[in-house]
Amino acid sequence: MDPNPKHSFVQLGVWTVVFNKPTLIPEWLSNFRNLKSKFWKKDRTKPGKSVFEMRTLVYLWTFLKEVYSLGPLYFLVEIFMNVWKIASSIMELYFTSSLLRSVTQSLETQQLDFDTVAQALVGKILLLVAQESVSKLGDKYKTILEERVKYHFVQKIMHSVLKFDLLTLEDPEVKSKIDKCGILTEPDTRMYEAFRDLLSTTTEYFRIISEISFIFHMFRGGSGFTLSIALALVRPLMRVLRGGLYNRSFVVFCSNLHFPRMLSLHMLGFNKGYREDRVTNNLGDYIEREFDKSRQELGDTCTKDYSIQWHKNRSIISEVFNTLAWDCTLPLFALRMLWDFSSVSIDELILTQQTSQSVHASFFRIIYSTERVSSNLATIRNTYSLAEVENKIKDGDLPYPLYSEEGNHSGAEIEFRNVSFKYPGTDNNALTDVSFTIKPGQLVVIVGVNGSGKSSAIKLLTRLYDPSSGEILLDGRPLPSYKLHDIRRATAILRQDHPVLPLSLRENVALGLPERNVDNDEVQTAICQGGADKVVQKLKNGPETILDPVNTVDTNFIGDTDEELKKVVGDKEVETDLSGGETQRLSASRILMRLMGGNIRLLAADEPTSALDPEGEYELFKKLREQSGGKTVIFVTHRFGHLTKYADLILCLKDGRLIEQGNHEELIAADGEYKKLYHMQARAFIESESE
Ligand SMILES: Nc1ncnc2c1ncn2[C@@H]1O[C@H](COP(=O)(O)OP(=O)(O)OP(=O)(O)O)[C@@H](O)[C@H]1O
Repeated sequence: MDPNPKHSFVQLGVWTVVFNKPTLIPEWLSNFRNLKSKFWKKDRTKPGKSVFEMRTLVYLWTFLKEVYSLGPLYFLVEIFMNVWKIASSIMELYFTSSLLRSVTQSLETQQLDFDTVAQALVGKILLLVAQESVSKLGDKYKTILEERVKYHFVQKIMHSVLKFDLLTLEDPEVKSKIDKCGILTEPDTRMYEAFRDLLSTTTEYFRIISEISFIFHMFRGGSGFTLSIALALVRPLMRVLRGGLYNRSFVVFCSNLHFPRMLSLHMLGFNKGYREDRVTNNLGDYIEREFDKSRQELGDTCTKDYSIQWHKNRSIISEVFNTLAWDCTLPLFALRMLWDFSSVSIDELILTQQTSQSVHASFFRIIYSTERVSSNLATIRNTYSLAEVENKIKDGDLPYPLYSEEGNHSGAEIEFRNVSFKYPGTDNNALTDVSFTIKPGQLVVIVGVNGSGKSSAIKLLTRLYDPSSGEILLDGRPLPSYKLHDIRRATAILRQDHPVLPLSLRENVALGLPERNVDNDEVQTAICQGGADKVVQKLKNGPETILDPVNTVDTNFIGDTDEELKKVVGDKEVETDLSGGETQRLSASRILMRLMGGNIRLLAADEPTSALDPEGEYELFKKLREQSGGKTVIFVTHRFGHLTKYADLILCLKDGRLIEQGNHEELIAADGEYKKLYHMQARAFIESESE
């Protein structure tokens, strides 16, 4: 990496941390700049000027209203809890200071003022009981609001995200918005935390104002007040000036290449995914040897987490000042005593110590919560702005099919007119100037070597992407003029790499028809047709088996005495490993379910049988052809010998261009690319059969 004059580098063991060189303004204060940027945006029309952005405020207001509507009582309890925090900290200051005063005065005068001491003591104990009770009660209500807010916003984000098309989901800005919502792996409480933090930040500012006013009143504005506040500020100020690692933007990378190599070898040695290769290729010795080599190269260089090393890297002076700052009241009073013995009283010392520590804690809370305000506002903004993101693929107005009684066929007519297509962010065309027409009900086979553009053509048909130029017509009208939902409802697409869904096997098949409840007989028929019945027979719970369950079981077994406990785990959340072929049969069953029940007008199967043996492949294509009944069918496969005989049209692609089209006889007679591919695949087919 080129050294950038604006950057500082710190080497921590194997890690290099890069951050901006410190500026005069501590980085912590940039939190306020960040906060400002949430409300003020640069005015594009007037350089150097900013305009107030209402959007953040509108989102914030909507957010608070929504949280309130989820549980007005719980919302008010949260507000009460925060007001209580302010009141109780003032009461605590009051009772503690009166207890201190009465105790020190009694000690100084050697005369017990029983009433005052007892009153302050009882007050302090009662306050403690009240604090604990309110906090317990608050926790109970808080949990309810937390769960409601969490799932409400998870559902809201789900609603926004699930309507996005592929192109929108691939957009880096949308990706980052979804990432920031933090719900990718599991439901997240980020929105509730944003609410709680915003409330507590407001509370902290009120609390500190109340505390300072109380202390001012207590010291009657004298020098004790100034001293108390100054002492309270020392440590928080140290923290702001020292700037922790997480108070600044930074990039960290491993600059010692032996460490990532060790990690790779470690993964190779222990990761489940490499188990088979490790054993069959005798990789054990190699892994051990190479791991040891990297270990030797690394020597004693520290590989611990960089954030742990960061703290250890601080200078002694900084550490001494920091420790001193924890409690400088006593040393300061000692100094004052050395200077002027009569100016110090024990009463003042204890009071200053006590009040400054209380305010000091409040200053810290303010620092922490202010740090989070802008990120909380960003979370709220992200969540609401996701709902405003428009799909990149524009929806059409026409229903599809336009006329249900259209003609006497149920297949789609497709025309590609000079279609060229480039994937977003790439320079090369995946398809170039492709033109062809598929008549309703035709069986079409697309052939071509790897990367010739076959799958891209299928993706354009369901508008996962739109052509970069040219036009696709469906039943004589431009494809974009139809409603997307209708186009997708009328097409059945079978690919080679459908994943197993983390649902029951039954649902994996029934989801071929997500818009209606299918009965068990229909599912069973689809399972048999797709050849997945053998998979079902293997499973303990039959079609109700969840194939790839979400893991919620956690265990901690110690010693031999836990056999009974181990039985509790039993067969919970057992993952069912399906072979590639079995997975493809499952996907085929889903598509057959779709063909059986839906008003499908186009079936496109894009190499759905790559993991099946030739016989299985032949059977599946036969079933698909039989079930297609008048629908337009497009098959993409490398082993097409048994199919092209039936094909009305064969499209032969090469490097994204359509180089030949016609039926089998015509293309064999043409003696071109198709003939070459046909003989090649036939040879491979015979070879694989004879193996
Ligand atoms: N998501 C993508 N982003 C960028 N480029 C892509 C993407 N998918 C495919 N391509 C590129 O587009 C071209 C056509 O790919 P396509 O998958 O359509 O070919 P194919 O004929 O179906 O290949 P195969 O027989 O291997 O499945 C290739 O050069 C490929 O690298």
